[in-house]
Amino acid sequence: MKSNKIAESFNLKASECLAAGKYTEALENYNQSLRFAVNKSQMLSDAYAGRSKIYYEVNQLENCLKNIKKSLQTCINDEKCRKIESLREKCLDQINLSTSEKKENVTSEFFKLSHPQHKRVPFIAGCLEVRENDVYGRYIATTSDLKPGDIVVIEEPFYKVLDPKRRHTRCAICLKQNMLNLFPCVKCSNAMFCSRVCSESVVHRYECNDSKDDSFDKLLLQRMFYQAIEITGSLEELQKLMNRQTSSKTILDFDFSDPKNSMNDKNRILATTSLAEREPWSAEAYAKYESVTQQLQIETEDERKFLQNYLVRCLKSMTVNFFHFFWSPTKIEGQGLALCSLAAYFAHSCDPNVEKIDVDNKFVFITKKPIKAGEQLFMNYDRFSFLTHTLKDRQDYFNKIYTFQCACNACKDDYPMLNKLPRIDEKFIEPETKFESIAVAKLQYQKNCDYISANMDRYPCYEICLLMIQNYRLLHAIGNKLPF
Ligand SMILES: C[S@@+](CC[C@H](N)C(=O)[O-])C[C@H]1O[C@@H](n2cnc3c(N)ncnc32)[C@H](O)[C@@H]1O
Repeated sequence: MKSNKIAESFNLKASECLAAGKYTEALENYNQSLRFAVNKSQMLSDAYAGRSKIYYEVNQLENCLKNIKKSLQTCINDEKCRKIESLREKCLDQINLSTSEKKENVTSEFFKLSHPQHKRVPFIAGCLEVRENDVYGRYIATTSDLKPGDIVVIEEPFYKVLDPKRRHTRCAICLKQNMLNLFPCVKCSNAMFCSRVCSESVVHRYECNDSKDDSFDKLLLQRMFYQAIEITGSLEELQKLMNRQTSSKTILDFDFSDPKNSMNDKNRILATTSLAEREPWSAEAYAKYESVTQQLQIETEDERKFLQNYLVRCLKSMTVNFFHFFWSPTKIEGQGLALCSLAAYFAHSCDPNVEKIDVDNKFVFITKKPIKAGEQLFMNYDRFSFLTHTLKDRQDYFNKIYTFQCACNACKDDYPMLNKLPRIDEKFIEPETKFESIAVAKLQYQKNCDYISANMDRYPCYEICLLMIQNYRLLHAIGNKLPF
């Protein structure tokens, strides 16, 4: 529910943070304030004014002007209006003076596919294939040799929702960070948007409410359903689309090479509905579908049945295929929940050869070790690796949650945890943990990859595992750097 009282308390915190030079915290609090401020109120104007001050401090002058404009739209206090206008003057003066070069866009320069893209699915390397066997079901393999540090998949999950606790930090629709530009939904306090397109999405019209008790996974189920309705146009059209699919197809069976093809989104729906399914973990989970679809008018018994089957299918698929977003390497809890069409085919290993790094609203899959042509690619599910969990804990977990007996090398040979691993290199120097710039961090990352390649015949060993841990942190730092 919108509340200027709540907005004001965030505004006060934000001003303190701004005064102390804590810009990220100030920004989070101004965004919280925007989220709760009553539409067209002075409070809304104050929050935009606060954000414009941060922009001014970090020399993002165009964004400063955008926030000033928003602030003036609802400002009714003369004194405050004068202050904002004076900031605008200062900002315009700076723009006239400024000749600073544009900064390198570190993230998009660095996170690019390392191999020619797939002919039909441009966000993955062309050397990847989905294969199938009795042990893993469908899985991902490579037809070319890969080296540590190769980027093989950059997938924006098709369905994704934000942890309700992070609503002031990212766009509710696309999950892009864009924190300095977020603006609130005018009706509810549950969503902020990064662009007009996202704010006008049909999905949000169904989701727009001030409900506080929705669980994270229910939100994803709801998104899976309403996004499919938005794409097809109606329940009837969704039903027709589902009836059109004759056999189960993976994403690689469709052609996404033309980004303007109007079938792309419909094909993504079809590709995600053919993912593996499992019973949800609790019987109560089924009760969720009843409230998920309550916004929709059901006309016939046939529609009701279709709806029920469709949601049960979504729930079963979500149960086994969902991923969390982790924008920080140290956070224990996921900050977003998502379903992918391709990445869902990665099998688990407690000693994986691929790392998942979350960069803005995409999952980037990067090889950690050399992988030979013909070999399978493995990621790590739910952060259960041999470095952090005992063999028994891992086996119990995967038996219970995914019903498979993990047979990776670390499980077969019971690899020791990090500090008990053999050491191979007396001259090894523990890697630095602080970096003065992204450029230096990138150099360290490359050095680590070279060391891993050169010493892989001695794996598993302490040195390589330590460098892999450092690489994970470095990739996060490079990928998720805040603008200041
Ligand atoms: C996210 S899905 C992966 C794709 C799935 N194999 C398919 O055919 O669609 C997870 C499921 O894959 C299988 N799987 C993943 N890793 C495995 C492993 N290490 N050993 C055995 N089965 C595994 C299990 O059936 C698990 O529930």
